[in-house]
Amino acid sequence: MPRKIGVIGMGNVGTMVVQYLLTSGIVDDLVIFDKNKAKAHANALDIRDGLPNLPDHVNIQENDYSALKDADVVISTLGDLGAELHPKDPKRFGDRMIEFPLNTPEVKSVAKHIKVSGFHGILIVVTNPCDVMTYLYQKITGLPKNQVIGTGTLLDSARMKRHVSEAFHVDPRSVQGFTLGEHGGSQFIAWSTVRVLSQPIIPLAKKMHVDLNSIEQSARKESFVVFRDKQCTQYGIAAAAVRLARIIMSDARTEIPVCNYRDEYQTYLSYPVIVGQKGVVRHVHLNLTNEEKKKLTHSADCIKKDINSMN
Ligand SMILES: NC(=O)c1ccc[n+]([C@@H]2O[C@H](COP(=O)([O-])OP(=O)(O)OC[C@H]3O[C@@H](n4cnc5c(N)ncnc54)[C@H](O)[C@@H]3O)[C@@H](O)[C@H]2O)c1
Repeated sequence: MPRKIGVIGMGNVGTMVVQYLLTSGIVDDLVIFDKNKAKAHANALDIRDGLPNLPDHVNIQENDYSALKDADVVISTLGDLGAELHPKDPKRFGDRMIEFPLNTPEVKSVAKHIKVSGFHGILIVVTNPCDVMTYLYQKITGLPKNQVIGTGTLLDSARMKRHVSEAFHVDPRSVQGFTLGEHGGSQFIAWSTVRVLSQPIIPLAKKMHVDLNSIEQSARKESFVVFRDKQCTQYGIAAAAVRLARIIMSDARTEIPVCNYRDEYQTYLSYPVIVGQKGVVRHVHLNLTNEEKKKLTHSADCIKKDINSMN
């Protein structure tokens, strides 16, 4: 069976996701979508122009929802970044909640098409606000909750790992641990989960005079620097989305912090889970501190408030 992936939205993020997929060797059939039909077509032509010089052949289709019937994975990268770049109130520059009222009708419409197509694979949601849009996709497609996953704090956890790696002079892949909660303002680094140099980071940071608060602040601030100075973020999020797709396609059963439905919080939020071909295949339990538990409850409340404001 050819391995099939759909990517919805050919903007900064969607095109970068496509680029990584084309060189990943994990896909045979790629279906791309954009509501701007000319843009979708132009991207399909441009991708085909790349194929003669790429190691793997990939079949390209465009804007055909019926093709998703037998897709393994669909990745939603639709959005309206222009609204974040040019807000009416300049103080709201880069505020992902600006996209909330704009992306809601788009996601509702796309989710209906996905449902009608008979798609029964795993849906990965990048579209912001990520937690709310993940909830909305699941509600409208009617797919089981474990089959609808947001990238959530996978990107934020990567940012944390990079900053920790720079402070301790190690490869970021040698840092373990998680940023939890909302992909938004109430997210937090659960320092009790972070390990580096094979040790829990809190005592190690004390010993080595590394300031964890300033690491957390820099990790937050720098995402806005990227957005301000290049008017989008794309490499980091595309790497996160394609890693998640790869885990699913290869049934890797990897522990990964993504936006998933947690019964105890009655909402989608980011918390590590085991992901495989069927989506979330197992929940895990972290031994968080009381302070971290409070932060996670607060983050869940923020997400639920946004979801309720939509109903
Ligand atoms: N979750 C994360 O960590 C994360 C990180 C970066 C960006 N994002 C989000 O990803 C989304 C995409 O970002 P971007 O920079 O690529 O935006 P962009 O504005 O460059 O591109 C969005 C594309 O989606 C298309 N689109 C909109 N509605 C559509 C629909 N109904 N069907 C098909 N296509 C549709 C637009 O025509 C556009 O080409 C945004 O919501 C952004 O906030 C999320």
